[in-house]
Amino acid sequence: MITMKDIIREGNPTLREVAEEVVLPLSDEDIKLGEEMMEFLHNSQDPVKAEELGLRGGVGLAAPQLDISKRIIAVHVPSGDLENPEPTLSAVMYNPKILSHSVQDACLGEGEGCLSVDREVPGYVVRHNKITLSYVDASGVKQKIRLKNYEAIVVQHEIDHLNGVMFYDHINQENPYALKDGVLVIE
Ligand SMILES: Cc1nc(NNC(=O)[C@H](CC2CCCC2)CN(O)CO)c(F)c(N2CCN3CCOC[C@@H]3C2)n1
Ligand code: NI
Repeated sequence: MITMKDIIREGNPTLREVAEEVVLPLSDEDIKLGEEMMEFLHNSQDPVKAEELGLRGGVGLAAPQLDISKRIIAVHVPSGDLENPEPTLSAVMYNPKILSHSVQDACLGEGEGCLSVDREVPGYVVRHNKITLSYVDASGVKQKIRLKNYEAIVVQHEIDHLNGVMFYDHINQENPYALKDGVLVIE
């Protein structure tokens, strides 16, 4: 089971590598890894388990954060309203690829954090508001989906990890809260 000790922190060169595409058909090893990544996200969002296991909350995780330089990400984004426990997006994605994106940009009003970064880095992380994404799912089926707002932000943060990019690389050094006209701030 994945816990915080398995997550590498900034300074580890793997976080700055471009990860390798996963070989298809998916190996049992890569399928198992995806399941473990998703299990980590579930545990991290369960107050009892997170406390027990000392997990930081997470809505996404990328294989390079486990020192595995493969193009695998897991995302588990809860809907937010407690009545509807259905997550808005829950998937393990192999070889995810952004096919196209909106001109419209967006950022999280709260900024971003990262399980591989043990410090606060304030500032807006400006990303695409909408993306069209292809990936291979855990059954080996090629998927093509469109995401927007919060879900799109999470997936872009994870795909960045596959390309050796950290969220703070996007923050304006002069003025971390500088915003061009028209950037959607997602609260
Ligand atoms: C936004 C948020 N980021 C949390 N952490 N950071 C992460 O997930 C990093 C990835 C996210 C950082 C910004 C975009 C992607 C992990 N990353 O480094 C992987 O590359 C959260 F934990 C969190 N939530 C809201 C939902 N809540 C449901 C109940 O359980 C607690 C959970 C907390 N929202
Ligand atoms: Ni991260």
